[in-house]
Amino acid sequence: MGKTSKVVICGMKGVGKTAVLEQVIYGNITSKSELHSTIEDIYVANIESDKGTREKVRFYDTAGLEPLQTATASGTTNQQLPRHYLAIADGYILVYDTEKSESLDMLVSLKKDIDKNKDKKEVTIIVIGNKFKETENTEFDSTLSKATAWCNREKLRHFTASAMHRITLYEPFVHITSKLNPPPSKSTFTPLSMGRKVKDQS
Ligand SMILES: Nc1nc2c(ncn2[C@@H]2O[C@H](COP(=O)(O)OP(=O)(O)OP(=O)(O)O)[C@@H](O)[C@H]2O)c(=O)[nH]1
Repeated sequence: MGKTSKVVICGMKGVGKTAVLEQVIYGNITSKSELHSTIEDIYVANIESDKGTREKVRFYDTAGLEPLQTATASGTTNQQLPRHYLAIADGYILVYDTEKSESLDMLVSLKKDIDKNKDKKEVTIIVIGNKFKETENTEFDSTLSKATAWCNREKLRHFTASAMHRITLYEPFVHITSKLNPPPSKSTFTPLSMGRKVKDQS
């Protein structure tokens, strides 16, 4: 049996994490879909990598994080990714809403938390800007350009997508699947050839 990669999908509350996952896996999300806040859900999908191999990925849809001010005011505590995800994740999909700059700020601290806790483990992180509205909007533009600049600095792949358009989600999901399942590297081992012992003639 092949390996199953574990990918944690996280970000601020209500940015569309569940919609993104449901859409890419089942294609059943429309603008009329009413989704409830997630506590935790697990999805298992077979995704074709860019090398054409089918790879099994287990996605952990996490409870949305609350911005610090809201969390303090409401007395809730989920401002941090629960610790057990840090131990199991091979990869992360960080989602923000391109209309909400605070959802991007939350990813900045989330990424620091992941880096601090990943120990020596290699993890693949990608960022998806979920474009809630189709309309042009200056706040959206500035959040998006802040996000791409941050991703460049952090060497993270950034994707702009929409949970309402399944086709826009394929690229990020194929990308992370391919990164987590690189083709086996060619061996540098040179087979021993049968050699003849050359007698020293001198
Ligand atoms: N119009 C529009 N609505 C969206 C989009 N993405 C999500 N929604 C809606 O926004 C609401 C919240 O989406 P969810 O996918 O539940 O968000 P979430 O990040 O999983 O939320 P939590 O589990 O509370 O953290 C749902 O009613 C979705 O249908 C989008 O791209 N466009």
